[in-house]
Amino acid sequence: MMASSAAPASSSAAPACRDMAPAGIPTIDMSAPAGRAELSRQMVEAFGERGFFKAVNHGVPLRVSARLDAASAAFFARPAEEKQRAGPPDPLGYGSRSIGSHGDVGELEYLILHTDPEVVARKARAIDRDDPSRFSEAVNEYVQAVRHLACQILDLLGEGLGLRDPASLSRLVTTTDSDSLVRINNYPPSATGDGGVKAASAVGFGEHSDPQILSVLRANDVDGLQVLLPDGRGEDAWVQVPADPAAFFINVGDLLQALTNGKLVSIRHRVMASTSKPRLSAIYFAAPALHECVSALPETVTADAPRRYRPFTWAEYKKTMYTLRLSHNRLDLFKVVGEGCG
Ligand SMILES: C=C1C[C@]23C[C@@]1(O)CC[C@H]2[C@@]12CC[C@H](O)[C@@](C)(C(=O)O1)[C@H]2[C@@H]3C(=O)O
Ligand SMILES: O=C(O)CCC(=O)C(=O)O
Ligand SMILES: [Fe+2]
Repeated sequence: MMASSAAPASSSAAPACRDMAPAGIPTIDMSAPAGRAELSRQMVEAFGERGFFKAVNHGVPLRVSARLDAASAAFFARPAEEKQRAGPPDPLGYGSRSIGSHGDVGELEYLILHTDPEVVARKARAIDRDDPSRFSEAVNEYVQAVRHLACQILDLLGEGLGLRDPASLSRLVTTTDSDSLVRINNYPPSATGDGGVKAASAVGFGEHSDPQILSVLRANDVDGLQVLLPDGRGEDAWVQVPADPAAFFINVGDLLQALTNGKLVSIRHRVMASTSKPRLSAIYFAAPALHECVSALPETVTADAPRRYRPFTWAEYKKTMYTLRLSHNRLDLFKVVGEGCG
C-alpha cells in the first residue's frame, strides 16, 4: 500500500513548485497485513523511489515516546544559562541556533547525544541535575525501542534486496560499538513580537541529507518537515510532510545509499519554522561502528550498475562531513575513482 497525500510546499530558495503535481508520501503499515514479502517489497520501492516512508502500526509504545517528549520539554523549558551547561555541541551536547561549525543556523535549539547508555548517563548529569536518571532512563528506553524498529526495517530491506545474508544491514547497527546518535530538536514558535507569526520562510533546519544508515524521526503535532521529491516533470519540489505524532518517518541516509550502490536514495529534507506552537522532534540516527568499512553490497553491483562509490570507513566519512556545510552533497566526494579503504 502506498498512499499519496501531500501538497507541494510554497516557500523556498529551492525549485518553484506551485503548479506541479503533488508527489506522494509513501505510507507503510508495519503490521504487514499483506505479509512479510509484500512489506519488504514496499520498503525497497519507497526507499528506491523516494528515500523515505511514513511507518504506521510500528510497535513503538506511545508511552515510550511520551516519556521522552516530557523529559525533553522539561529540559527545554529551563532557563538558558542552565541549558548551556549541557553544551556546547562539540559536536554532541546542547546547542542553540548554530548547526555544525561552518556557519549554518536555524530557528531551533537541540540536544545531540550518543546512544551508548554510559554516555547518556554522563550527559544527563548536566541535563537534569535534580534527577539525572529521570532523563537518561527516558532516552535509553526510547533508543531501545527505535533501534528495534530500525533493525526490523533493515532486515526487511535485506530480504527485499535479495541479500545472501539479509541480517547484514541490521548487524551494522546492533554492534556494541555502534556510533548511533539521538537528536532532540525544539523549534520555538516564530513570534513576530506583535502577536503574529513570522513569514513561512523561516528556516528551522536547513536542507540536507542525513549522513548515517537510517534515520527514524518522530515529532509532535506541529508541521514543518519537508522533503525534496521528483515532481514527475524532471524537476524536484519541496513537499510538506503533514505532522503525525502517532507515526515515524524513516529516511535513507548517505551510508545506505553507498551500501546499496545508489539503489536506495538518501533523501534531502529540511524543516521550515512558521508555527504558533513549538515543534518537538526526536531523530534516531542508526550508524555503524567508526571502524566499519562501508562498501557496496555485492548483490547491488552488476555489469549494468558498476560500483558508484569507493569503499570508506564511517570514521573517514564523519571526518569529512564535519568539515562541510549542512547542505553539502558529501557522498559525491566518494564517487568511485579507485578501490580500498583509507
Ligand atoms: C553542518 C553540520 C551539522 C551536522 C554535521 C555537519 O557538518 C554536516 C552534517 C550535519 C548533520 C545532519 C544530520 C544530523 O542532524 C547530524 C547530527 C549529523 O549527523 O549530520 C548533523 C550534524 C550536527 O548537527 O552536528
Ligand atoms: O527536526 C526535524 O523534524 C528534522 C531535523 C533533521 O532533519 C535532523 O536533525 O537531521
Ligand atoms: Fe535530517
